[in-house]
Amino acid sequence: MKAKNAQELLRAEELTITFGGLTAADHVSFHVASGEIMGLIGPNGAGKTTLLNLISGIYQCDSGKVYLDGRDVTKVPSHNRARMGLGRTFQTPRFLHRSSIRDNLMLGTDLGSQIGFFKSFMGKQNLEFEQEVEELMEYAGFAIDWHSDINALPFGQRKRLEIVRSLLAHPKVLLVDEPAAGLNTKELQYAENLLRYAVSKGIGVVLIEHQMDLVMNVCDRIIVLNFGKLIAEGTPKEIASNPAVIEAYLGRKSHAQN
Ligand SMILES: Nc1ncnc2c1ncn2[C@@H]1O[C@H](COP(=O)(O)OP(=O)(O)OP(=O)(O)O)[C@@H](O)[C@H]1O
Repeated sequence: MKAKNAQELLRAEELTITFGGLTAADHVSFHVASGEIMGLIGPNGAGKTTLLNLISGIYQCDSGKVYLDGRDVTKVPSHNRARMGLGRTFQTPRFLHRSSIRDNLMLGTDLGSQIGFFKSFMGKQNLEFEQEVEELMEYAGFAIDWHSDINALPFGQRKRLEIVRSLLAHPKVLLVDEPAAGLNTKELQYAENLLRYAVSKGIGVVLIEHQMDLVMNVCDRIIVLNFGKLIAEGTPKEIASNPAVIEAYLGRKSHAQN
């Protein structure tokens, strides 16, 4: 959980992007501190993934600013934002196919220094790396067969493995897109373990999730999007009883009515 006066790691200021006539992010501002999990929720199509794409640099905003650990990264390409400490997982896990689990995990190591991958191949860092993987695998709830093909893993394990890989890069901020989708109750617990592990390392987490039990359980703070606009911000308890949020989920108006 967030410590008092925790350092701010991510700040979005007035982020805006338009696709044709659709404003998918409309002057959205928020911040995330070290050791904090901020939930990002909203109905389907509200603009949640778009916002993650703007923060990670996959999309360039029309206007607004993104600050990572105090540095303006608005114009920095996504691969450089990753090296600067911005981690990301996707709704559908992205791995190198026809490669082993080990190779896929190594791809995530030490993006910051850019030498971890090569050092690992040279055997200098193996012990440290394998200890860390082992610890993370325990949190993730499965034993690893290093050399099996990544495609041999069921979807639920690949989802958790993607979080493990992101954590191996030692990010400052981790953007997690729907980690619970398709997971059973036990797998959900392991996903939660991994998020709590991230927090224990001081990582600031942005969590997109439709599984409300997980969101209400782990988030320190939640922001809510609807039609690209931030409509509410507060603790899980405040959000659960916020009339605008209830209206957004239950009585979805069309753009034309707004
Ligand atoms: N590259 C794009 N080109 C055109 N429209 C896009 C693009 N990316 C997103 N959109 C549109 O922006 C809106 C927000 O989409 P987004 O995927 O961010 O929503 P979401 O809140 O993540 O939805 P879900 O919960 O269903 O994943 C949608 O109307 C979507 O069709």
